[in-house]
Amino acid sequence: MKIVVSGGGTGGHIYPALALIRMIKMKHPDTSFLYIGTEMGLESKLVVREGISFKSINITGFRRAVSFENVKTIMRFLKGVNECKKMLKEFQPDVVIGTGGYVCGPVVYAAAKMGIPSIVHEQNSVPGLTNKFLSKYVDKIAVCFEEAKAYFPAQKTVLTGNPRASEVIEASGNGVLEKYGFQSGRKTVLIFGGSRGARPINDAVTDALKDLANRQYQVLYVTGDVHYERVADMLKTAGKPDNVAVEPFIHNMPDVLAACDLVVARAGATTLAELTALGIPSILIPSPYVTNNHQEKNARSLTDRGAAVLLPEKDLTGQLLIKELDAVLMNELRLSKMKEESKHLGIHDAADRLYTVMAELTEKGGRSS
Ligand SMILES: CC(=O)N[C@H]1[C@@H](OP(=O)(O)OP(=O)(O)OC[C@H]2O[C@@H](n3ccc(=O)[nH]c3=O)[C@H](O)[C@@H]2O)O[C@H](CO)[C@@H](O)[C@@H]1O
Repeated sequence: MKIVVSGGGTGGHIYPALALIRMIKMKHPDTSFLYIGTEMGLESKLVVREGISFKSINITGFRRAVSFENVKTIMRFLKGVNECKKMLKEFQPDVVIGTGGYVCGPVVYAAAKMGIPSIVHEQNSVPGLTNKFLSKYVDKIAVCFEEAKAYFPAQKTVLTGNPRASEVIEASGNGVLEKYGFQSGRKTVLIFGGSRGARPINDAVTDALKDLANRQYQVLYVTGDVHYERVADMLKTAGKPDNVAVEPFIHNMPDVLAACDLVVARAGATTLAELTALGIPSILIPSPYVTNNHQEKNARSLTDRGAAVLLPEKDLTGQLLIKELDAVLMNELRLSKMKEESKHLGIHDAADRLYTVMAELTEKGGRSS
């Protein structure tokens, strides 16, 4: 099979695409891929790193407020559709899948208009603008939360889960912690703010550093690439406790996650799919800056079931963070209950389910009834 994949901007849209590609390459080695993204998005780094054939188009996202920029975006969209049609004509894919982010707009729209079977994969509980637009044209919409079904036409929507879940369950945490100078057997918490880091989380952690020094647990703290220098400078003067390791970005996140007892994070959908696949308890600080406050809705699907604790950003301070960390990590019973609830929510065979949707579509030659 020949597959075009598109998804971009942030890790939350790219890692599910990469996980799907890796799984298909392993189980169906005769499949070939073309990934279409933008040069500006994280995908130009992450996809090329994987040795996947990558082409780019120039496209920007819509602004919700009325703006002249939106006129330019429409022009770029139309130009992008033409460029994509050429790429698709040349590559001749059997199916095209978009995993979110505005780059998918022209790619998946062009495919649908050319009669090539097309799918969008929506990771969030509330869909983004691009996927809502594309849902009118595609053959199938794959979702990760039951709640998301309500936003799409029922006859073409299917619950598959997030392929990243299938990938992380294969991971092994063996020997990972030692690389950060940590002791195995000691409780470990991972703190990160989504794929790009989050300044309010960084501020709270740096504020808490001094008090973290006398805790029984160890902390792997990921700042996000763009915030690293500022944090590292601060640490030069303030000092860093021995039980805390600081990194700009983690490239082997599945292995790291598998070694951790608790995660503090934003509530991006792909992060949540990873946590529930591995059954990891979490303290979630949803970003209030996202469309329709969708991260809080993502988070609620875990906190309502006792798999996670919600910590609103407006309340976040170093002191409160430590208080919540202590409350979970120092209570074995609570930790194991959260673990159990988290595991219940994971969809482990997401990548297979998504592949089945693709295979069925190509067998049918496209249009679903
Ligand atoms: C600000 C914004 O619009 N965020 C959106 C974006 O978030 P974002 O890109 O942060 O997405 P997620 O939290 O869903 O996923 C982050 C991904 O990056 C990985 N990771 C993170 C840090 C690191 O050092 N290494 C690493 O590999 C995580 O393991 C995960 O696979 O896409 C998500 C999925 O559509 C949405 O739910 C989020 O609301």
